[in-house]
Amino acid sequence: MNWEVYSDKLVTYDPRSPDFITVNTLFTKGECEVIRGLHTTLPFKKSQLSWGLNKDQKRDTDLYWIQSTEDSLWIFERVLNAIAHINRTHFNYILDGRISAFQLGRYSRNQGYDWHLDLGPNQASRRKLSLSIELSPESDYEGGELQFFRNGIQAIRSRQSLGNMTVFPSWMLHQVTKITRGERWSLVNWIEGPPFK
Ligand SMILES: O=C(O)CCC(=O)C(=O)O
Ligand SMILES: [Fe+2]
Repeated sequence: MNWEVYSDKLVTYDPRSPDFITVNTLFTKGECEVIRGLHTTLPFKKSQLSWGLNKDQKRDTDLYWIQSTEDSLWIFERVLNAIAHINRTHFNYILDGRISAFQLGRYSRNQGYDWHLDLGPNQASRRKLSLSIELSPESDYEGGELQFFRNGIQAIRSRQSLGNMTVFPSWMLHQVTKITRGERWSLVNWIEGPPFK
């Protein structure tokens, strides 16, 4: 199968993964450190959810929310520009031209987020594209893999290098495996839009 090749050197299309794509080094190492550091100024929220039929299925992440302020605007602009490009060249969804607060997440030992979709009822039903940015170098942790599920093939891993952004349709099943050593930080957001048609 042939995939179009785009001029933007940042975006690499993995022919085995037409449904999620990764942008290399959207943020530099230094920028990732700055973004991680924002948590010291933000209120902390522990996310621990159980849902569904299986009581073991759960999410356990330490969360902070980054609103758009004068100091954080550059993060919003960088991501929105990249998403606009990726959507134009790849997904072609009808999207709102805005993003809301970023979810800054920290996973420590034994924390993870079991298989789920980002689509949900009410406001979450408007989610169309999900994105996750790696704020920790891979050497900082073991486990903590962002994996996707496709047609019976579980566990297709994204390229989790520092500063990379993985973009995927919000209807795609994904998980973050439990951390077995160290700590992983990620920056997550969802681009909304009118209903699919
Ligand atoms: O931490 C990540 O990379 C993804 C987290 C996630 O799937 C979510 O918050 O919905
Ligand atoms: Fe998710």
